[in-house]
Amino acid sequence: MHPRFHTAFAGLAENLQSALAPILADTHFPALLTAAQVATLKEATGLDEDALAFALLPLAAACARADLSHFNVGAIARGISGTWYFGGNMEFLGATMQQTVHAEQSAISHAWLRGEKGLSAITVNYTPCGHCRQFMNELNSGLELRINLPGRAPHTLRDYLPDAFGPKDLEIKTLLMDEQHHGFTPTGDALAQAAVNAANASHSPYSQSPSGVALECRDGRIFTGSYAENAAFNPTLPPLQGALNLLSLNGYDYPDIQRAILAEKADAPLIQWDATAATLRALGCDRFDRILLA
Ligand SMILES: O=c1ccn([C@H]2C[C@H](O)[C@@H](CO)O2)c(=O)[nH]1
Ligand SMILES: [Zn+2]
Repeated sequence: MHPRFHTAFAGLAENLQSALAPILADTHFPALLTAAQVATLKEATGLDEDALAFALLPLAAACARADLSHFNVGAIARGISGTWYFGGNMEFLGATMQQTVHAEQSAISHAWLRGEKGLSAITVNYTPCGHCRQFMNELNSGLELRINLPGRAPHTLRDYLPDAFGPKDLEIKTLLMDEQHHGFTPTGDALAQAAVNAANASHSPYSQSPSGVALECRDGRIFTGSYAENAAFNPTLPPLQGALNLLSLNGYDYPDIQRAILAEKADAPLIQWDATAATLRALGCDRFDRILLA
């Protein structure tokens, strides 16, 4: 088991611990539970889905990398496929606050980057901030997304974001988690191809500036992040953040990163290169390249 889970795991009910032990055994547990694993945990604990998600939240919060605040937020996004995706907030020392990933963004982008086509619910250990409510309003689940918070009755995003501003106000019809492909041909080695494929899947309807990042770990594992824009612009998740989030959720650390590639359009109105390079450097990675998509 990855050491980050030790304390949270010890605090779980005994029947949940026994059922989870084999799932968490791998230090690179992918921080998600398949529908079959969720069924096993429900059976072992007698909990319904909402109660089980609350019981698992301390493990999601243990995935946080809150190196500045030490305030660990945890979220679990439930995909329509039945898979559950953990998320934790990420803060990057030596970078800017704007590079922060919120736990809700972490869980949601985790689901999206793993190919999930939509979300049914999200469970969070704190009330989602305004930025996260806005980030959620970009999803194809719209205002019907269920939000479960400790000590409160379940509500929908509609309740938490009244009089919402969103993609519709900018006449955008393709939503986050809708299938997208921007048509760039992957070339080069596996890492380069992964970066182009990530750019192909990006959600960039406001700027038409698709981009993707691929990170290679020293053991050969590759993690990719696709750019996810937001109607209100600022809650946008940059492609590096998506990739770092997956890497961290899978039990890897920044020193494990050996090489990074950003793929973006040469003539795009928005450019990721400088911000990506600055954050990578702050994390101690100085082997990175850029592919210019045409
Ligand atoms: O909805 C929220 C609010 C805050 N945070 C994180 C961001 C930052 O890392 C820390 C302090 O705000 O908590 C979240 O993850 N979600
Ligand atoms: Zn937030």
